[in-house]
Amino acid sequence: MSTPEAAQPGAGFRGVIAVDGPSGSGKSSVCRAVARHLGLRYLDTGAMYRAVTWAALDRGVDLTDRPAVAALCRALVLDIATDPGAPGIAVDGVDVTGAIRQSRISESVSAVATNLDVRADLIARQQAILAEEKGTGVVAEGRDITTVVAPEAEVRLLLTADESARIARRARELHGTDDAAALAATHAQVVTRDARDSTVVDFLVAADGVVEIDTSALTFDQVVDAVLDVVAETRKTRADRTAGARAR
Ligand SMILES: Nc1ncnc2c1ncn2[C@@H]1O[C@H](COP(=O)(O)OP(=O)(O)OP(=O)(O)O)[C@@H](O)[C@H]1O
Ligand SMILES: Nc1ccn([C@H]2C[C@H](O)[C@@H](COP(=O)(O)O)O2)c(=O)n1
Repeated sequence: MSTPEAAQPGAGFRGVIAVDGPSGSGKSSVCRAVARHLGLRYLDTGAMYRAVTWAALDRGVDLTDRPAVAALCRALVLDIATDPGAPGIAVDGVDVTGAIRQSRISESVSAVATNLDVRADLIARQQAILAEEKGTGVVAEGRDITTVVAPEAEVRLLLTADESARIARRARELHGTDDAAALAATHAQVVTRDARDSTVVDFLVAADGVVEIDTSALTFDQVVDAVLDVVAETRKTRADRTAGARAR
């Protein structure tokens, strides 16, 4: 898509676009693209849970020791970049952007994401980042953005996709193929992680006022366009409301 920013549906949006959804639904890739198209910032909240997991493993903190992991989390300096063209994260000055994508982190991160004291700390940090970035406009994605982190966001979306579509996408990403062996190797990573994560947050059912986009049968570009259309529609509804209020 090479439409100039000003001509995009949704161009000129300011505020928060909140996006949730299960693993492999396309949140990260779609949100980065939407942010780039609209000239907005991008917040990957999953990267923050991954960074805390990296730090706990690096320092030998037992992930089942919830108070210890929460204490570690509270003490960490997390620097997360919100440029959609160059997302990155550092823990106490160490760049962990690549390290947090390792499978050892993906396999362990749910133990950290289901620690409610860690969640309280990271949610507060995420809300502070959104408060700073919303003047420019920001797309934030995760599991609890529409419901907990930014329930007042101007645009709230749930990206979903059939389990089989999500597993196939992840298999192609990790193994370059979605043959039977790759699907089998990927299954647990998607399904087990979602099952664990959904014990503390609901990212499978759209909350009131949240627009659901089922991406199962859509190409990547179609999903990006669908999100941009929702943003444009929201802007139009708000503008109409403001005009109506002025006329009264
Ligand atoms: N509509 C689509 N059709 C096909 N592939 C897609 C689509 N959307 C995203 N993808 C691809 O699927 C893979 C998973 O997407 P992505 O990482 O954005 O998902 P996610 O929801 O952020 O997952 P997680 O929460 O586990 O990080 C990526 O390789 C991405 O390029
Ligand atoms: N707002 C969020 C964001 C992420 N998580 C959990 C879910 C995952 O297990 C983990 C990493 O997320 P990913 O990078 O795969 O999107 O963090 C969460 O609970 N809440």
